[in-house]
Amino acid sequence: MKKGILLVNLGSPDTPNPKDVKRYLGEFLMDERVIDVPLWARNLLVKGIILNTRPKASAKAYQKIWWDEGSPLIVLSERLQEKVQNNVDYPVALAMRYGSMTIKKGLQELVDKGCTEIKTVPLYPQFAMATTETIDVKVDELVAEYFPDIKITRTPAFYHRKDYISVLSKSIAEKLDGIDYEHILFSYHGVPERHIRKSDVTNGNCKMDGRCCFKKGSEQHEFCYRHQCEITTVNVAKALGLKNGTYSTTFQSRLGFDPWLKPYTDRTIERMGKAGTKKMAIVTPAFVSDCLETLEEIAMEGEEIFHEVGGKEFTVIPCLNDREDFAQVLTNIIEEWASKEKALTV
Ligand SMILES: C=CC1=C(C)c2cc3[nH]c(cc4nc(cc5[nH]c(cc1n2)c(C)c5CCC(=O)O)C(CCC(=O)O)=C4C)c(C)c3C=C
Ligand SMILES: [Fe+2]
Ligand SMILES: [Fe+2]
Repeated sequence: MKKGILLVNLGSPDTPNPKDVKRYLGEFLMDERVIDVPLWARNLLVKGIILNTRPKASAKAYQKIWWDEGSPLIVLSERLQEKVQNNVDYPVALAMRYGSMTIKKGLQELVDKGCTEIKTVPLYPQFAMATTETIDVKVDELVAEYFPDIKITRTPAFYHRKDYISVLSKSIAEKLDGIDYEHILFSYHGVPERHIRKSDVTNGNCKMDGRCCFKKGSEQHEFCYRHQCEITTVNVAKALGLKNGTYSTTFQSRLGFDPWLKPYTDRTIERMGKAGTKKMAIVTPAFVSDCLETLEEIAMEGEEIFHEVGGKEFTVIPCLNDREDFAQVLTNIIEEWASKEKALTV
């Protein structure tokens, strides 16, 4: 049995042009785990409305953050892959859930190198139906259809690993060294509340208001995105010794008219600025790689909102990207799996 690793991130359009953005958004938003309504309604919403209105505006936003080498999310994921590859003896491939760098190509690359046992590593610290689950399901479908002899091992969310929390905390401390700030916002990508209810394995325990998310000691949170975001914040705050009231958790990037997880990041920035906060720092732990949602929505739009309401200093903490110590966290996850598998076969 030869082992291989497949890192999987979200994906980006091939170019920031409206045509490519439209194709990418079409694939992304027609995923039943992203816009989770019946097919007829998804067709109407995505093909009938969103794809006729959004691609132009999204393309403009992508053009603002695009690099000479390509999409920041893809370039940064490739750099991370290279660093993980330098740390381990198994082949490490990279794929995207949407767009041209497909999971099928990533699996094929590993199979061509002789791998028969593949660990998939979604590049998401917190579980969500729209991220980790859609990757896991896609991998299962592809394996059943094209690679029936391959053994796949999934990787659960890693938000509560000590090494991850330590690296995330260090990255924040490094950026804020010498910077004066009054409040740190932990802004996570939002999801519709309905997604949380669908992933709730406790028969309606999840109340969406934080009561369930802080209950201790149960497996019930294995699939609760909200809990995993809240706990990421709590653990980092503990590691950094942040005082109560100097940090908070919010959710960004909502789409459509359904209720999404609250509080919303943009409204919180506005409210805090209006209430007199002058110096704010913001970190985005649901994103491993800087991307449209961090470089444009937070670093550009978020800063603009803050300044409009009287805020002065808005410090954006970069994602973990291709930090050597973050590559080491992924290496630890891989090595733990490899040694467990070895013990099982001895
Ligand atoms: C119903 C819509 C969406 C859900 C649910 C959703 C969840 C979700 N997304 C990420 C990570 C990323 N999303 C990104 C972009 C993006 N997301 C949506 C919609 C939903 N996301 C849209 C329409 C877009 C495209 C941009 C736009 O038009 O505004 C990105 C950036 C991609 C890039 O190329 O840079 C990331 C990353 C998570 C983690 C998540 C649930 C937890
Ligand atoms: Fe998204
Ligand atoms: Fe919960």
